[in-house]
This record gives sequence, C-alpha cells and structure tokens, in this order.
Amino acid sequence: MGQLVNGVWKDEWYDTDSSGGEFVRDTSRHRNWITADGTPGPTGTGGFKAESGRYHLYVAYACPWAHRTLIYRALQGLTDHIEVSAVHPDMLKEGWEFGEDFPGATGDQLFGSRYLRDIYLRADPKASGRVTVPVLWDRERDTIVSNESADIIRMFNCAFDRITGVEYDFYPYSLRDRIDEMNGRIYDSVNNGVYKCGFATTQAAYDKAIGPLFDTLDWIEEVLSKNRYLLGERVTEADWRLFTTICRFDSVYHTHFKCNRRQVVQYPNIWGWARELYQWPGVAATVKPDHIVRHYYYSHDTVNPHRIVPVGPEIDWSVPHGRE
Ligand SMILES: N[C@@H](CCC(=O)N[C@@H](CS)C(=O)NCC(=O)O)C(=O)O
Repeated sequence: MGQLVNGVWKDEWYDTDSSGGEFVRDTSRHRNWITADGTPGPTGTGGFKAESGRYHLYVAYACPWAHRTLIYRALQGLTDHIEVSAVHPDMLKEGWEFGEDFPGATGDQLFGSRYLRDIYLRADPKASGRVTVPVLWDRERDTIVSNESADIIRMFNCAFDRITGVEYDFYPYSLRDRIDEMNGRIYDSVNNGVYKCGFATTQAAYDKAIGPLFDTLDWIEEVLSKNRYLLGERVTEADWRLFTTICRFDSVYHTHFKCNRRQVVQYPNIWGWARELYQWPGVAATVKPDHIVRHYYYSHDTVNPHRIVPVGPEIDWSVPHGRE
C-alpha cells in the first residue's frame, strides 16, 4: 500500500505517528458531479452531463465505500449505462492492481492498465495522494469525475433518471436534514469507526474508537426495534451507507479490526434489517464475501503479518428477515 507524490508511487503505510496512533482518513481530491444537463454540482466544475455509456466505474468488491456505488448502480437501473472494472482483492506494495486471477476481478476494461494508480496518473500525471476506490471515470473528457463515494451515490440517485426511467429517491427533500444527521453520526463512529479501531496503533487510539462504535450500534438496534428502516418506513441513503459496513462486520471487522464486543448476529433488529436489504432484488450480487475476506486479512500486513485468512464465520443471509 502506498500513495502518489507528484506522480511518483511511494510504498508507505498510513502515518499514525503524527496523530497519537489514530487513523485519520484523507479527504477525496476529485469532487466533480455528473448532473442531468451538465451544469456544475455542489462541488467541482461542470461539464459532466449524464449520458449512457460515457462513464466507467472502478471498484473493489472488498471496499465498503465502493460497495455503496455498486448498490446504487444496481438499484437505480444503471447497469446498462455505466460499466464496471473491479480490481483484484489483494492490495499490496503497488496498491490496488488489475490482476484477473481471482473470480470477479475484471482487469481494467477501459485501458488494460496494470495498477489503479495508472488511472489517477492518466487524469493528472503529477497526481499526489492516496489511490482509492471507487473512481468514476469520464471517457469523453478522459479524466476522473469523482473519487468520493458519498457524492457518487447522490449522482447515481437522480442524475440519470431521464435515461433510466428509475425515479426511486433515496435522498428525498423532506428527509435530507435527518439523513445528513444520521450519516454524520454513523460515518464517524461506525463506517469509519471500524477503521479507527482496526488501524489504531496505540491502545489509547483503539479505546477512543471502540466505545462510540458500540454505543452507536446499540442506539441503532434501538432505532430499528421501532422503525423498519433508519428513518422510518422508507429506505433512504442512510440505510445503504450503513449496510455496506454491517455486511462486512462479522466476517472481518469483528475479528480483524478487533471490533469484538458483539457480532451483528447478536443484534436481532440490525441483523433482520441487514438481511432485508441484502434480499432486495439486485443487492446480493453486489456482495462478494470472497473478495471481502481475502482483501482485509491478506492486504493489511501491519494488522495480520502472516496473512492467514480465517475460515469463518458461516453467515446465512437467506434466512427470512421477518421485518414488516
Ligand atoms: N472517501 C473515500 C474513501 C475510499 C477509500 O478509502 N477506499 C479504500 C478501500 S476500502 C482505498 O481504496 N484505500 C486505499 C488507500 O487508502 O491507499 C470514499 O468514500 O469514496
């Protein structure tokens, strides 16, 4: 794992020395938006009009952030309009690679590149920063639209509605404030919280992250004991953003990231809610447990130096969810 510095790859793990052992996630650098007519979105510049076949999505099936974009692509009817390249699950010294010797790893379908960093360098030969998935690529302007999953799912939510005819809105006006508030708490303590636990390099940094993680899960369990979904009777963006962390929890975060006060299967309401979302048409195909398990245990040698990939647990996502 490493990052680009002025266009040159440097193999280095996250710097936690300057933050008292705490993992601090970098901010995304490409923040343009696809819009229905190409006008600028909330950040970045305009000129990225929604068009069938114009955009390409680079993902890792292992990655919870990329997973959000795959779910939206499936649910918003975009599979025929936006093609996908999926990296190999092993992220080692060269960062994400396009090897095809793993089921579901497609290689770079657009350029035949060897590394994901080649895509970043194609957009900017002097690029600096981490080389992360997801990446949304514009074939027309030969550049990156966005590498921020939170933005990409909002584009997929509505920019292509006229092309797809799918108008389901996971971020309705009337709920936006509440969704943003829910996302804020869940991002910090759960989505990113599991990484803060897992990548902590001091006991104090781990202790600081583990409490809020389970406090929030306990609170969510309470919310889902009253509501079918996080914000009531309707599935929203907040549900999908939480789902991609929850569906990795018992197989990787619980053990590999030491988030082991409880498993998701011990929270009856979260576990039922997660099975319901998993069973939504189109979602199961976006969940690839072999990529997830292999990536985390094999790639993070600072956490798991012998790269031994454990066997379990067995999780049955097909059990009826019983939510109504
Ligand atoms: N803010 C980004 C974060 C994406 C991210 O951190 N992806 C991870 C994979 S789970 C990655 O590619 N990490 C490589 C690295 O940090 O070098 C988003 O949500 O899109």
